[in-house]
Amino acid sequence: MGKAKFKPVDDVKPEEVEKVEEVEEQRDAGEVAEEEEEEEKDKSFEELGLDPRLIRALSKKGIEKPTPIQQTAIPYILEGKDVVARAKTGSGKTLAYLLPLLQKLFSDSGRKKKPAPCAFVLVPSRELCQQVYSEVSWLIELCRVQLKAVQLTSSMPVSDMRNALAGLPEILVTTPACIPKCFADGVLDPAAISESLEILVLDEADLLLSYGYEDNLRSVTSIVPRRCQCLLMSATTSSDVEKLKKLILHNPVVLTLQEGSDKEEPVPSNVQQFWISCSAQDKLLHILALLKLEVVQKKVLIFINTIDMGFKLKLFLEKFGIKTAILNGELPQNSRLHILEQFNAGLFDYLIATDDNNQTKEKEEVKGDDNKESKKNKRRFKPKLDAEFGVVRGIDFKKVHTVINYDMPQSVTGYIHRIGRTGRAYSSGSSVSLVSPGEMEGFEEIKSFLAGEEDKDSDIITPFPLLTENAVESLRYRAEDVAKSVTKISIRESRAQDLRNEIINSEKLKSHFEANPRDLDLLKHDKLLSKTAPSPHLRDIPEYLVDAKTQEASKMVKLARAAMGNNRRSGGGGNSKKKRSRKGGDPLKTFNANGSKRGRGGGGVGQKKDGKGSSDGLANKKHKTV
Ligand SMILES: Nc1ncnc2c1ncn2[C@@H]1O[C@H](COP(=O)(O)OP(=O)(O)OP(=O)(O)O)[C@@H](O)[C@H]1O
Repeated sequence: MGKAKFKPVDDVKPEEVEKVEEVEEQRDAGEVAEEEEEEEKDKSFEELGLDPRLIRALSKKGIEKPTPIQQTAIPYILEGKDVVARAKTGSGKTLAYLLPLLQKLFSDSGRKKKPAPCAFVLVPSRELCQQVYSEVSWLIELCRVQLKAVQLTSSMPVSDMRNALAGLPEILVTTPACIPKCFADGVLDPAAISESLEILVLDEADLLLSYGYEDNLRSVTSIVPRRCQCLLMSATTSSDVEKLKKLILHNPVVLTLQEGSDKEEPVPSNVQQFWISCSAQDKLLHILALLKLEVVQKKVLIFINTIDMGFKLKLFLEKFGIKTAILNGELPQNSRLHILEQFNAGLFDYLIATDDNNQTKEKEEVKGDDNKESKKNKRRFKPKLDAEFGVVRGIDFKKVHTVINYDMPQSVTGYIHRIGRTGRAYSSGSSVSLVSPGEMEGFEEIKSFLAGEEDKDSDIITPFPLLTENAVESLRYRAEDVAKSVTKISIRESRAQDLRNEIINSEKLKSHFEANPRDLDLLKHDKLLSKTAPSPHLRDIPEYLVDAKTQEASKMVKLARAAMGNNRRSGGGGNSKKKRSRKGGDPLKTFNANGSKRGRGGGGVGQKKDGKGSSDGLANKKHKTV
């Protein structure tokens, strides 16, 4: 996790500031060895004052040591302070608030039940609702305490909502839109909430307002009692977070990540960021080269900006024998959750996901298309997107090694949230962005944001070193030929077919899977869309087509994967140094096509600044310290 340090900005205790400054001075004077400093800084869950039941539960899940945000936030939350915590994606913010929240409720358990839940966790999407609900549920179960958590989403029938709330749960996980709906349906009573509410958490706060929840949040805040402790968790800062802070919190402690220096880095340092410059038409060719020549580590999450593009990519890759699954906002919720579960369980390696904020663009594209056949299809098939859908936002994808931006995201925040799907907690990862000339301006904006004011020229996103131009060109003929066969009509038809299948599956199988949860494994989501199997000459790329350097890169990636498989330990916890040193096995960090050692901060002599793959650049690839 790097040398993260949290510095409370407001409402700081003087002695703590001193402690921070003391370490800083010693570091400047070179008096503190890095290892020692780490020992001194790190606190255990016991030292944070966490209940032994919670510590045992965490240990059963392989979580032994708090992350920096947990170390800093937990004591403040236990003290009853309002907290604004900003920490990178994947830094463990969920447990940072859930652990103290549960501990506070432990002391109340056994007392008379309140008329409404006393803890609300508000998240921007249904997927996150499910994720936070699962997290809190396993904690409650393993702690064996008499607490009940429920999740509510706007799509639930009123009767289900009533049933869920009938057991007088202490914890409610929901989206801001759902609460006014509950008021309107008479499922929740505002007066009862004012009487009961003790803790309100706004998770992924930077996204709540961008999701259009402002009015919903206002109607919630109007009934939040003054005594209620409010927590605001976020991965980035924005005017939205400030707005929410003012709207809901009282004199909060503001915790902001500082890593190594005063510079704030929103992307975890254990994620290596790369880019490839190519024309929009050549993106299919480049992604084919990345996946087919196996120069990126699996599992891979590929982001595209429209659902149609997702299907185009799926159909294209399928012809080369590369199976992918698709996740988007028009799929039924059951299917989406199931796809996420299967991907996390490792049932398939490639997932193509749409961003949630591209619905408008998608609609515009549908409007602008005057093809007769498409019009016919459109009549039959009206995409209905779920407003509470959120793939990128806060979802804890497990063991994603590579994030590929096939299309560049529309904003810096979008980029940060996408990239944050890898390098979660103590694992490492990498990202590859395919940047066309039309996307260059946005890309430059992202780069300069990540580099920060003082460090404008530093290359945080470096050219991808493991793909030579020759290797890419060797696939051009096949790629262009296959790309032509993926027509607009075939895309529309596949999309409609996939949706129909998922709806049927979702409805038909819902009750079956409730009764037979094990059968879920049988339903694979990365199945083929086209009726014909990929032809052998496309499925297996002959060796003579791939140059020696790319072959070596591919071999290294495979070796690293094998090594990681062998070293895999049980559980996700612990930040032992051994575990961190696994990053050294990632060829994107250590690969050297010429066999010589790479110097630190070499900054790519022979490596084209424009991101175009160059074999010469391999030996001089800038080494990012992790
Ligand atoms: N102390 C810990 N040790 C090891 N793993 C942890 C620890 N705390 C949390 N994790 C794991 O780290 C992963 C990321 O955690 P979490 O989803 O809370 O991150 P986050 O900061 O909320 O990220 P995002 O901003 O992207 O939502 C999860 O799989 C979680 O189980």
